[in-house]
Amino acid sequence: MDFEKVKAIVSDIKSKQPNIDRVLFVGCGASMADLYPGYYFISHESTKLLSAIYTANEFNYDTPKGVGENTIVITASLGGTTPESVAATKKARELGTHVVTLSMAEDSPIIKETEYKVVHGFHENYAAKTEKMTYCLALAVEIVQEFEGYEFYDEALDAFKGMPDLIENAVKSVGPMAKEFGEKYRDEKTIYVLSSGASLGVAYSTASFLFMEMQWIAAPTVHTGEYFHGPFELTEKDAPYLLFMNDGKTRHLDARALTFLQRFDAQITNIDAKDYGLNEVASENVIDYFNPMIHTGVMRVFAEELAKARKHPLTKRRYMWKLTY
Ligand SMILES: O=P(O)(O)OC[C@H]1O[C@](O)(CO)[C@@H](O)[C@@H]1O
Repeated sequence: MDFEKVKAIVSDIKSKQPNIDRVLFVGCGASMADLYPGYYFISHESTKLLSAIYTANEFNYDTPKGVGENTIVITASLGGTTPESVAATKKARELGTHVVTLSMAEDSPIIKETEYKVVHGFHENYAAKTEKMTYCLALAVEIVQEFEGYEFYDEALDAFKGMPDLIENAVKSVGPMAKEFGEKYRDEKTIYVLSSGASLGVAYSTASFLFMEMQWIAAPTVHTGEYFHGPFELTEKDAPYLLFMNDGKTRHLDARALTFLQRFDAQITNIDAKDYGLNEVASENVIDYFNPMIHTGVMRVFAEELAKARKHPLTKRRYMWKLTY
């Protein structure tokens, strides 16, 4: 990741508008989910900036009041062509906001509409698959640092540096576990996906895109804090769950759900950030925000093994790219 680029963008925005009062995150599908860590960071670390996340067409059709020259809008689209996200980027600029766009595709329609482009990797390796969300978090960290100061800025920078190797080392070690996951869950019709904190977006992304879109397996997303307020009624022996356990402040919520699941002998796969040494690269002051990257990198291997076990490639679709909708 090119952090100098992130700094240059935020500094340029500040030179044009020193009174930013909100940062909005807009995208569709997995790209919206990848924006979640940035949104979560600002909503927890800023005392001044309002932060919100929208699926693009909600931003387009029910645009929040107060969006204008004091707003930064961060949009994202992996391929850069999703019409709703392209339209949101255009709309955000028409409203006079400062628009930064993350995309893998340099000359894509979304990049043509934006003011500040960030072109990220994806296919190179597993760490690259987390680059979009990492850039989004980096923008959020830099925005808070520039506009009000962030106490743990240097610790965050150290964590950014350590993440790519941590992810690549983690994925090398998970092969057998991922294979076991694929074999165990291959015939499931439903998999419940749980997490909390900054990784809630990873749970949503895994459930909605890796499982529902790419494997056609029903997959409710459940916040581990909310699990006890309804969803736990479905817990029973061998019911299939996937937990993304965080290392950080919300670990207590995840552990509480895990204990209850174990009590009823549910079938649980726990992708625990602690098992991959996240705390070796991220200090306790910033660790919460880096869980999504390790969870995403590791989950990709699990999804690949599930696809293999089910003989259902991750690229297979019934409707997407085939029908007009
Ligand atoms: O990130 P992009 O290119 O805008 O693509 C969004 C599309 O990709 C997915 O995130 C994953 O296929 C879909 O959910 C969504 O429709």
